[in-house]
Amino acid sequence: MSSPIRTTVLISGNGSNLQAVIDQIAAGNLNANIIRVLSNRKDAFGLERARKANIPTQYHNLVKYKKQHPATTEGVQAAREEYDAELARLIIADQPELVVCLGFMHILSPQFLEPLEVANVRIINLHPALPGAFNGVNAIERAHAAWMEGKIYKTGVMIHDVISEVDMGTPILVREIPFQKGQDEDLEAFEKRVHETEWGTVIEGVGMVLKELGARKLA
Ligand SMILES: Nc1nc2c(c(=O)[nH]1)N[C@@H](CN(C=O)c1ccc(C(=O)N[C@@H](CCC(=O)O)C(=O)O)cc1)CN2
Ligand SMILES: NCC(=O)N[C@@H]1O[C@H](COP(=O)([O-])[O-])[C@@H](O)[C@H]1O
Repeated sequence: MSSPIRTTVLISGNGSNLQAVIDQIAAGNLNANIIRVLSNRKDAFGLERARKANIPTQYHNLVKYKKQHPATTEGVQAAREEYDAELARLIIADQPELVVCLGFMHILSPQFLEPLEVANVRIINLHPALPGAFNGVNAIERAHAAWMEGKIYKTGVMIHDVISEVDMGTPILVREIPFQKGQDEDLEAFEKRVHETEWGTVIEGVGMVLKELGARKLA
């Protein structure tokens, strides 16, 4: 087995998927070393989870960059590009082999993606929908609403490669979630089912990528 894969995790919220990965690393089931957890939200509980696990954390927020530019379309674009370029520098400085987005609620621009590609850093993401369905935010709520309207009978979660087009990168692992036929399932109960499916999918999907990167190191 190769040395543990240096991994940076990007979050914005609770960090339950981060916790699932931390726990599996501690149990010796994932060959990774989380070198940093970075959040774009200061109050993300996932930062507390990382601190408890003695993992270095960082807070990197877009507001500081927006304040340095006019509140115009061009100004916001410039702020996002500067933010993303600095995010790339911060991450590359740690020399990761893998970046995992686990609820990171920020669309990454080429100013981030290109430097990481040059540095040969793989980027993957967890998304709570099936490939091509409900891209973007609030996917769980949107899927539940579509089911209530009789438009869909299943949804799912996936781990996918990150490309510029949001949630359209190559799927690595997809887990379908059927809706209970003829049974009303409120959003809260459905969300619980989705999150429970996510935890297992993250562990298996990240494990697949870690094995791939490990094999490449040994080749
Ligand atoms: N270029 C890419 N960036 C990101 C991807 C991706 O596949 N390509 N995956 C996401 C995670 N994500 C869905 O899985 C996602 C996160 C956030 C958004 C979004 O619209 N963000 C808004 C802000 C929303 C908010 O603050 O609540 C924004 O960035 O303006 C869409 C999809 C990680 N990034
Ligand atoms: N588009 C990205 C997206 O919606 N990601 C979602 O954010 C949540 C993070 O939960 P967590 O902070 O408890 O891991 C998860 O449900 C994940 O699928």
